[in-house]
Amino acid sequence: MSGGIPVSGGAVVSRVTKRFGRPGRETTALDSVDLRIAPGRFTTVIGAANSGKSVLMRCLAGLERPTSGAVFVEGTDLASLGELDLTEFRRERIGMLFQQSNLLPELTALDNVLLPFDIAGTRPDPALLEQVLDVLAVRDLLEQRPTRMSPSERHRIALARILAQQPDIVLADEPMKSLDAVTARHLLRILRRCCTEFGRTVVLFSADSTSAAYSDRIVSLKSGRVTNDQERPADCPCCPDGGVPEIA
Ligand SMILES: Nc1ncnc2c1ncn2[C@@H]1O[C@H](COP(=O)(O)OP(=O)(O)OP(=O)(O)O)[C@@H](O)[C@H]1O
Repeated sequence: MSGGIPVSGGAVVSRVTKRFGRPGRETTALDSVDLRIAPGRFTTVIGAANSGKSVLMRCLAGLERPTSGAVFVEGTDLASLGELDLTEFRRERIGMLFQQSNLLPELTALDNVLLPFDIAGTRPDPALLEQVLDVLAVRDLLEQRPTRMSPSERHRIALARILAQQPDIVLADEPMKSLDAVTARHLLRILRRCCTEFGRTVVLFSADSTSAAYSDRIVSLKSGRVTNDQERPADCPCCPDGGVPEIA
């Protein structure tokens, strides 16, 4: 318990308000947001432009400090960490996927995957790395450089790098935005598998409501407020078996 909030795995956003700008001329990006993100589940936060998705993701990643309220990730109050500890915590516990896959163009795909380990002087778990490479179907790409890959391939390599590090939570900020519809669905299925096959907590931030079909829970954000919060219905018409839609 912390301040009356039961905190365990996953993430808790408690009455988080984030304002930017000078007093009197402020923008309220998040307005008293309360959210509990259960571990090992796929949550999608849906909202139009400027609804606060990126700011919420940045608060969850500890990249932005809330004006008020608290964020807990895996039981840790991010406000209790100084900048260095926060950077360390983020590196060890949080994986982040963006629209740009942020791979180094001068390195091969494999070297990009191994880069965080090289920096830390460690190695990935070999069995896990093999599984990640198989599930993401990236074995044929390992010797290629990111500049020769499609956006979808770059995303898969970025996700392989994330999963190999075994983060507790994966935050994805509209990674499908620059992809065509078929490739976007493929990436969504892979994000889904991050939950089901690797047990990760996944939070996707998206303006596109079709991505909701892949998640367990859909949280709607409007003008910095949570306006709706629902579990995916068990009788979802696109997933009769309770699984994910069988689209390519
Ligand atoms: N660093 C900042 N300084 C000032 N205002 C900001 C800053 N970051 C975000 N905002 C404002 O906060 C609000 C929410 O922004 P945010 O980027 O979270 O929206 P979003 O839902 O991610 O939108 P989009 O889908 O267009 O990326 C917007 O009004 C935005 O202008």
